[in-house]
Amino acid sequence: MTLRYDATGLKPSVVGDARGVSDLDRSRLRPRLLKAHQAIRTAHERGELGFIDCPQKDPESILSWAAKKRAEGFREQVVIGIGGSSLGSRALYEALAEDPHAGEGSADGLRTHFTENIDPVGVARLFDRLDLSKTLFIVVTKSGSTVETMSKFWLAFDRVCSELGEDKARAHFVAITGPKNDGLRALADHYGFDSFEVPTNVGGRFSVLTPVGLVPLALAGIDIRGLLAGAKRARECAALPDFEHNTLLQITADIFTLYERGVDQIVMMSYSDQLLPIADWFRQLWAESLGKAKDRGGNSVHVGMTPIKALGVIDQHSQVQLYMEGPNDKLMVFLEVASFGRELKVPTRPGLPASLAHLAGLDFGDILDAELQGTRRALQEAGRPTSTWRFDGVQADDLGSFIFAWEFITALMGELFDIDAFDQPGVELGKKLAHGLLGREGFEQWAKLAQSNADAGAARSIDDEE
Ligand SMILES: O=P(O)(O)OC[C@H]1O[C@H](O)[C@H](O)[C@@H](O)[C@@H]1O
Repeated sequence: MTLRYDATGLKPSVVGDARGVSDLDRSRLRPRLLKAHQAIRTAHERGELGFIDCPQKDPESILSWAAKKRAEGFREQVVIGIGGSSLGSRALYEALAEDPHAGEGSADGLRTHFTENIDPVGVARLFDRLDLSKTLFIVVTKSGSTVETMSKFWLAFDRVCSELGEDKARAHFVAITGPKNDGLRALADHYGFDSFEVPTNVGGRFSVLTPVGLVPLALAGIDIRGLLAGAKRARECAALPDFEHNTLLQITADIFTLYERGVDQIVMMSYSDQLLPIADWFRQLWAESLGKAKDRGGNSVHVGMTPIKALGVIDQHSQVQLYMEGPNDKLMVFLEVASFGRELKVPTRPGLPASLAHLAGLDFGDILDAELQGTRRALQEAGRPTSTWRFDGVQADDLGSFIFAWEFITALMGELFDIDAFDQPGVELGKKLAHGLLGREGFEQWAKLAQSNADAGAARSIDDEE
């Protein structure tokens, strides 16, 4: 089965195995998809699903604020966030920054670091090498209370205050958080940090096109106008009411049909280093939105498709054996780049043995492309479902389309599963327990958790977990 989607125009430019495509029988799900589409429209009209409005927002005030901030002499920024408050902006920075990990920042674009984990070694390494006088900290948390984010914010604030004094420190912090909370929002008000709002009706993992992503990206000098323009095009495509013209409805029909046939894993395999981190963003979107125990009626359903990240060509030499010959339970989603905009050739210098002589003069981009085509073809021959998202180049515009498209597909999938795609009850429980374990009530909670593990027949003991 071959499905080919064009991320630029979002047109179903189906190539390759047309037999495979018709085999999916898209029209079977047409009525359900149209119903899902209507349900999303109704929820949006009620003021929910604010992610649909994001591409329409005007980025100019963020751009002028960012230009002003850079002119104050900052050269680096550290984005402190996790999950939806980091994965999207990190992916877009990695894809679109000139050379994300090299060189010094400038007044045109700050060098950007993302800190998500709380491994003390990783955090200390990053914080210890910063020139605090030129560093801006962007603290991003919709809830305002995420342990990992807030503990690192406090570390940064303490260090900047100690080095520069509290008065100067305030200019080094920017808060991006919900409109009202007693965590980061309250602190931002208290200390007078510049701040931006995460709209209440936009879920964290759907928020990259709000200030959550736009502010750090604008500071990094990334083309956020292009990003939103691409997202807007995808939004127009998403709004088309008829199934035959709405690529996103068709894509969702294909994925859901495959799911019904036992394909419950989705491998996003990027044939571009620059695009690889977008698979991290996608994994959270897909996993947290669609992995649910209960449907809207409260029935136990345990639905979801496990998202997997893979990199071509590296995973050809690691995972593809399984994808080819293991259980036929994976949809391969290839990310293909038509032009890397950079020529790099295997030298024609004499000396290669005859068996490798054909490599001389080949362009690395062409080799990569041949490897993608070979792998895709081989998987298809083995009857494995594949689809391709083709980017002309790695540009803001196409990435904006890609992001909005997958957000919308996710919402449609939620409707087909008849679940709430915008909550994450399974994560909340762990968060609450972790909070409890870190607080004064910790030992009691710890004991209760251990008891319930034991009641559930879990073989692990407290000692094992320590
Ligand atoms: O933005 P925050 O409130 O800090 O939340 C950060 C992350 O926290 C949790 O893990 C949620 O499951 C995620 O959906 C969220 O993106």
